[in-house]
Amino acid sequence: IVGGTDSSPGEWPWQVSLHVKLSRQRHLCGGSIISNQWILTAAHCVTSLANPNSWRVYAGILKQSEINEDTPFFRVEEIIVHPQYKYAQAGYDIALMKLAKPMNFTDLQLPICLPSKEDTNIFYTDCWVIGWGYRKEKGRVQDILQKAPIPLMSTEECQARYRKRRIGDKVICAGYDEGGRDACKGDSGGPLSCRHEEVWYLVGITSWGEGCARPWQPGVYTKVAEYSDWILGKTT
Ligand SMILES: Cc1c(O)cccc1C(=O)Nc1cccc2ccc(C(=N)N)cc12
Repeated sequence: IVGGTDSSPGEWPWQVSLHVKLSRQRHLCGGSIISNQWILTAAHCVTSLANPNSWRVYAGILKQSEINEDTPFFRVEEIIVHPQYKYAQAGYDIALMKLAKPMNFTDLQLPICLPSKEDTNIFYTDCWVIGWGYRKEKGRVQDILQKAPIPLMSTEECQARYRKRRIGDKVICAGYDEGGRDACKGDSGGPLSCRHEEVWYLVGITSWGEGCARPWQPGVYTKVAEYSDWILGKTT
């Protein structure tokens, strides 16, 4: 996250850190708890490593430094990538991870609500992007979970800023024309969370952007409301 601040313990209980363990272990992406056995993340996070056994899901943590060989994690039983995914800029950047065992919910690990597909006309005004990703383009993974408030943008405004690309209606853009606050590498797969009438909704999944926090280059997020049928079809 560029231009963010430290989160507090339990502030974003649906945020998880997705680690890959090969010879070494490291944080690769964020994800969101949507039920006691399912995590929603970005397809571009998991296509590099489709083997479920290489993944470790850490929930209820604030700092990456809390993670050591004794820290409990969830194993992944199944990874489902959207069948139309090719690469992030082309959309369909969404994937599900089924945990090998259902988690117990606590104050530090709770699910976020999915928007219903009729929600596509709610204009959310209190949205935040979170993650342990880079604070600048040539950066590195951060220790303390960062948060930044980010205003949503209409598809027309977003298309006007990304003239060389096709901005479809299954993505949502968010950012500041002056730049300075945005998600970045390492935040991918994490939630764009919006609070509406006291309830938090998973409005977007951090997907891509030209650089990070550049003026006139907003962040592009998978629009979760457009995938509610797919998600429900795969998880129920
Ligand atoms: C290609 C690249 C890097 O190598 C390092 C840092 C950023 C980039 C980059 O151009 N964009 C990105 C690469 C990977 C994930 C990203 C996630 C969000 C955003 C965003 N701005 N909302 C940009 C990303």
